[in-house]
Amino acid sequence: MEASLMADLQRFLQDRCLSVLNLPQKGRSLFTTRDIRPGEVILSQNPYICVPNNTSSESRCDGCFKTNNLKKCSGCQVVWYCGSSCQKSEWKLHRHECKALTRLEKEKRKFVTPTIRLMVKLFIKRNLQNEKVLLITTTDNYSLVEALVSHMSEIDEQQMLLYAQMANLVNLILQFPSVDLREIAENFSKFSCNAHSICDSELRPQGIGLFPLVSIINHSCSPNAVLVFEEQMAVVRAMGNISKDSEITISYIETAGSTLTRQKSLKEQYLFHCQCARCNNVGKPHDIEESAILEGYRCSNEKCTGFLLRDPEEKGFVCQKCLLLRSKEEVKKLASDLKTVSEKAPASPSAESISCLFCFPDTCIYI
Ligand SMILES: C[S@@+](CC[C@H](N)C(=O)[O-])C[C@H]1O[C@@H](n2cnc3c(N)ncnc32)[C@H](O)[C@@H]1O
Repeated sequence: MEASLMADLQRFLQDRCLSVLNLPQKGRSLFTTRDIRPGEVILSQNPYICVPNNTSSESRCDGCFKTNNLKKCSGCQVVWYCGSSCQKSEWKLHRHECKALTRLEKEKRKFVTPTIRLMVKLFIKRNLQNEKVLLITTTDNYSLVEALVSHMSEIDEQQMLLYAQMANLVNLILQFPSVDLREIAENFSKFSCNAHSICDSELRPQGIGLFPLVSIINHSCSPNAVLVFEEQMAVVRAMGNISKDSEITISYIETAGSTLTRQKSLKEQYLFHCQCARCNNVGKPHDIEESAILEGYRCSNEKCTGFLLRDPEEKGFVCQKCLLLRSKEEVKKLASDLKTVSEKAPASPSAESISCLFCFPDTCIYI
């Protein structure tokens, strides 16, 4: 990051009584330099870029993510707007994206997923800021994206192949001679551990966005802060009293899972082994009891009153009383039957509304 931008960022954070430290185990970490009271806003940020979660069955306005009175962009036929106000506010960026999408064969446009669009918009915004068409500010600049962790060296071959294919599509859409395939692939890897699902007040995902300042905040399974969204703005609020010089943490995943389930999700998605206070209790009576409440499937032996927990060797789920193993397939079937029942219940929240940001269907067995 440029020295002057870095100095601006330090000042910006200092004004909000925050500072960034580099911890050996965690990398950049956000600390508070004051006492914070429950509910206080610690940090807020508008997205550097964001896109709605459009699917074949539901579309949202590109400006405000609303679903009413939508009209398709007559140019690209991909993006929707609820009216001229949203269309105008997005036009500086969309006119370039529109041109690029229009060039793309109609058949290939169905592969333009929200993640692909997020990447296309990222490079268009970077170029427009470089060309001074869009303003660069302390908290809204590509240098902050460059500083995000990517874990490129730890990604397996299969994942890398997927990123390479996605990078090829982005390259085909953009046709920017200055953009290199490796940088696009690395940015996909950054999205994977830094992008956020933008949710409404009932935690229903509406879109995805990149909030590079909020992305400095590390994870804890017993966090002291929570990330919520006010429309598209990310707002980090204190969940309790936070004392001066503490690290600010949020949870990246659904915290209502057993320690093994949480650790598996964090390792797969964010490539780290969580050593928070809650995870350090793994295997202790309190942890086993808590995990049982959260994920306690019944033992298949009807006479046994034990509960099942994930077997650390991944074979399935083991009864904590009689040690009987129930296979993964059997537990998955149970979970899916439960899901069907809960989805049929009209007033219950949908599974999607309570799932983690980047839900892994085979690990998220909480319904
Ligand atoms: C959104 S970034 C958080 C900021 C990051 N520390 C940095 O240097 O930019 C997520 C990454 O931070 C690291 N991280 C977050 N929480 C952690 C934790 N509790 N323990 C170890 N590493 C953590 C992991 O590498 C993870 O993939």
